[in-house]
Amino acid sequence: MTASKRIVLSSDHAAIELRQAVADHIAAQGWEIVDIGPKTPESTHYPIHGKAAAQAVASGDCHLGIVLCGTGQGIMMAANKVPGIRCGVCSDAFSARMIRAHNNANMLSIGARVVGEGQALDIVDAFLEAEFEGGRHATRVDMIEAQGD
Ligand SMILES: O=C[C@H](O)[C@H](O)[C@H](O)COP(=O)(O)O
Repeated sequence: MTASKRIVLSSDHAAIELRQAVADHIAAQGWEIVDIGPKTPESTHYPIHGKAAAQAVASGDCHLGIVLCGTGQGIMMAANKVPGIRCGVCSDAFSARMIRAHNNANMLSIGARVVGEGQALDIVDAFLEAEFEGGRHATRVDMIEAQGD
């Protein structure tokens, strides 16, 4: 298994079931899943889980990350505080494809209280199948990174 097929997953309590569905779906595609929990549905705090998943990507341990919470917004905000992380919330497949193709996103966030399972899996597929286009988009992503954290 190459490093490029390794993906970290995390969520808060609001997205435990959808996170499992995502894990099953992408494991079947050959991805190595690093699921860092939480495993039980007790109320927890999304900043903890967003930061932990983002650190797994930023460190190079995982090539990509997918995080989930109720709206996808809070855990995305936490992930984006980690230097080197570009995480976007998506509720549609077009946006999920574009955050990789144009923004070179290395993390995807999904709201389990926003989209159903079928839509979420379409979003995940679009994100994973897309490739960064580089060129003018690389110039712009470099500008984001140059802004610092
Ligand atoms: O952005 C935050 C997420 O949507 C959380 O999943 C949400 O705020 C959790 O709410 P509650 O504690 O009411 O389940």
